[in-house]
Amino acid sequence: MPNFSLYYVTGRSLLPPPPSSYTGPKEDYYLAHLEQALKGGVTVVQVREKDVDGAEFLEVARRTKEVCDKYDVPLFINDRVDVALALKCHCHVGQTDLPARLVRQLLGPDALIGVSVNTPEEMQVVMDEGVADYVGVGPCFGTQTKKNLNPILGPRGVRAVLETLGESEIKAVIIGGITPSTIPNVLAQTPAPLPSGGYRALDGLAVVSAIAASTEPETAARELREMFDRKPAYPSRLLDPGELSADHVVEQAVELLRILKDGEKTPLVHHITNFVVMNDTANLTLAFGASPIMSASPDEAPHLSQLISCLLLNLGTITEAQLNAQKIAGAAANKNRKPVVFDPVGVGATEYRKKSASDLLNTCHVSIIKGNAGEIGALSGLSEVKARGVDSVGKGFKDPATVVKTLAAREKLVVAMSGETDYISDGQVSFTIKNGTFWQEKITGSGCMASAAVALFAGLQHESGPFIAAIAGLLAINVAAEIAAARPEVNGPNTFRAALIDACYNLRPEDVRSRAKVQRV
Ligand SMILES: Cc1ncc(COP(=O)(O)OP(=O)(O)O)c(N)n1
Ligand SMILES: Cc1ncsc1CCOP(=O)(O)O
Repeated sequence: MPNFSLYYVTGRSLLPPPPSSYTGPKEDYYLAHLEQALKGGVTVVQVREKDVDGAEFLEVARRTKEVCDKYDVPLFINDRVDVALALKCHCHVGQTDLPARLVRQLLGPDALIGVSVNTPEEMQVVMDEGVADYVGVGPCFGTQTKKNLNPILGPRGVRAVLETLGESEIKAVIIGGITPSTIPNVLAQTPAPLPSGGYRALDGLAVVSAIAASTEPETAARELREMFDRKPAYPSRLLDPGELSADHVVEQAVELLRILKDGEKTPLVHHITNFVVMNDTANLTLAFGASPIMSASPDEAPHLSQLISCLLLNLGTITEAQLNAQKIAGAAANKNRKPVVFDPVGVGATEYRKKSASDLLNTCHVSIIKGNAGEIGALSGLSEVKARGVDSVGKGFKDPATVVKTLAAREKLVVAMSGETDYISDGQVSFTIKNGTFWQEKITGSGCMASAAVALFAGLQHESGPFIAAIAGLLAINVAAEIAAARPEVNGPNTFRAALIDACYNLRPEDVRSRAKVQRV
């Protein structure tokens, strides 16, 4: 079976004009361009020629095969089984082309056959048929390269297809809008959890324009290949689960607070947040020793992303314009390998918020989701806990630890659920925090402040990873809240709010160590 890591689907119409250094015949530039892409690391090629006659198709395919043979790279023919047969090539067919079973009869047992798949149901049919060697799953994102893209799957839709594929030996490549900006999110979000405990991941990336339209195909191919081969940027946890005792976790949280309070690091946190909490979360960030920058401009997000330590996205007063800014900032943060914290405020309240959250999670990879029980329930697709507006109502989940762990494993990130007891999981291990005070429920935005605390700890980008950062952020704000509540001047929500910021400012690592009520569950 070939290595499917970088699958180049050709598109002659997308080629840029030949550079001045190219001296060969203009019509052959396609082959020179292809050869550069092969040098850059393309592992599989497909000739995809729309709107050309059979004779021209055959000639392009024949010459393409000569170049691919030189690099020992397998060649697939798109749609045209006759051309594949004539040239002894492999073949890729879509859902409306000749059925894979017939293609197999025509090409024989040695040819490789690929089939396009758009849904888990189509995936199941391909598996039941047992003819295809690989599937092209997509379109993942919108693209100019193909007409009639319906539906666009997003990385999470691709994950649903991979979930059906499970441990099957059929290979899977993703296609549609795969570029250096979308790849980090694609690689982070698509692996599907398997019942056996592992993950089913993609076997490769299939691209058309990312190489075909490039003036430097070798560099473009090399970048795509390296991105596919590289491991995720920000691992969720570095410790072995067995090592993670509550004492261990508290000590790590204490160490992170020490780094902040000693001024060893001053994380710059970019907040794209709601206007209700903006002042409080900015002050809280400063009080802990980090720096906030509040900006909802899509124009400055890519530049900002190079400077910041963490991005915090909050759905509280989301609008189309703000969602657009959050998507641009999220994708830029992924590209620059900066952690992203997401607070899905009120996601259960309306369809619009649900769609916005899903849009965002499809556009960028988030390291930590911090929400209340209503929000975590809505993201998990559960109705056991209801939301009223942005608040969670009722007694909570019967088994909150499992809810949080399941969502974390599915989304491959850290989930932190705040409430009277906080639950934090990375999908493998889970902890509770029982610190805090009832006053936190009496002020608006205490959940958003907790997310801001999580974001500034994540901004330390400490080797202990986002799991410990999430625990440290919740622990720090809850211990600060307990200290604030005990202040003699606190006699209502407003005095508590002011005292909380002061307590964050004065919080000492030893306060966290002596007051922490953390348990592994
Ligand atoms: C690797 C790969 N995956 C999917 C496709 C799409 O094929 P199809 O659905 O037949 O659409 P057209 O390419 O014919 O427009 C592909 N070509 N390659
Ligand atoms: C052939 C095909 N099938 C699904 S999307 C697509 C086009 C992908 O093109 P690009 O890589 O330029 O987005």
